[in-house]
Amino acid sequence: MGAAVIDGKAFADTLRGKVGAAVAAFREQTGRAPGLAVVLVGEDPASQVYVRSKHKATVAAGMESFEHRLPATAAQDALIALVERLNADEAVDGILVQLPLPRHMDEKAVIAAIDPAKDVDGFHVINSGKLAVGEEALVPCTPLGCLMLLKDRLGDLSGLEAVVIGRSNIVGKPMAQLLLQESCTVTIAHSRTRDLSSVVRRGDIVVAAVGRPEMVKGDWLKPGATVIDVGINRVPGEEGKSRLVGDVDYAGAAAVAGAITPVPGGVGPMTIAVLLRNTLVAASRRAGLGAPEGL
Ligand SMILES: NC(=O)C1=CN([C@@H]2O[C@H](COP(=O)(O)OP(=O)(O)OC[C@H]3O[C@@H](n4cnc5c(N)ncnc54)[C@H](OP(=O)(O)O)[C@@H]3O)[C@@H](O)[C@H]2O)C=CC1
Ligand SMILES: Nc1nc(=O)c2c([nH]1)NC[C@@H]1CN(c3ccc(C(=O)N[C@@H](CCC(=O)O)C(=O)O)cc3)C=[N+]21
Repeated sequence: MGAAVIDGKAFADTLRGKVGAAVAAFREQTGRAPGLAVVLVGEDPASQVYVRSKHKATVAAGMESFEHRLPATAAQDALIALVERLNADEAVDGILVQLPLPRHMDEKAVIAAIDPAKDVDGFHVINSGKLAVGEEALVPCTPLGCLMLLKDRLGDLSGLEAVVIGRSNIVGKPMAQLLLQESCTVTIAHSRTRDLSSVVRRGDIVVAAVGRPEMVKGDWLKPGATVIDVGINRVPGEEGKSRLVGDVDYAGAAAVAGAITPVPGGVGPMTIAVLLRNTLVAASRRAGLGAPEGL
């Protein structure tokens, strides 16, 4: 009874502190601050909230933040032209185009336009390819943040059974690649998986990245499993307000799991901390300084 709560918020705060110290060293060495450009197309309220919190975190870490906004009606060519300007801008080390994009735009084409060396989301095929073959890459923030929490909790992951639910290019697939690199035995489940609860029960580690509120139930889990809940779902709460829940039924899972991330306060804050880390890594490589240590 009573899983340990994995405090992603606290881990993320510590990581942000380390990034801040490394940024100060970078500024000493290069005479400039690492720069992150965030591009927001349209006025989606949730996206606006994320972009604002990324901006605040970037400035707090001592980095330069460049925000670019385009109307929802902007042409895809205009967005790609902006990305190309940012590619050429020496003050910009990282480029993040907030997803989802308006329906008339092709996300693949936009991501392909980003210089892979500045692709701090790790979404460009050059970076996903490098991750798949084990070369030094910029790794997607959310799965890398999940891996950091898992290693902090469990130490060596070698030989553990890991079940990743979800196969998106931005969470599920890179998560599976990272766990494979740590020598887990990895299963990827998705909407066509038969008998999902039995598959999930194999997992010493379960990562849920589905986008379905509270879908994963406590009685699906192997007792003692470590559960990472990536889901961010806004559902109706009390008094007409909304509340955030994950893809895991937290109360049910906490009774069976060994450890579990809460929502909010779990994976979400890690995503932003790793974005800052990736921006510093990109800046250090571009400045010819090599990878910063301990991050
Ligand atoms: N905390 C954070 O920082 C972040 C959180 N998120 C959250 O993580 C969740 C997943 O995001 P993302 O990967 O982008 O989502 P996608 O919608 O791109 O992918 C969802 C995946 O879940 C699978 N799936 C859907 N329904 C089921 C089901 N009933 N049973 C099993 N598998 C199912 C889909 O399968 P199929 O491929 O067969 O369709 C798909 O692979 C969302 O809640 C999102 O908000 C995302 C990014 C960052
Ligand atoms: N190019 C791109 N890169 C992204 O990384 C990206 C994106 N597009 N589009 C949207 C998703 C989602 N995402 C989150 C970031 C932080 C929290 C986060 O900090 N969540 C807080 C709660 C925030 C709240 O209260 O709303 C928490 O879980 O504690 C959540 C989700 C990044 N994404």
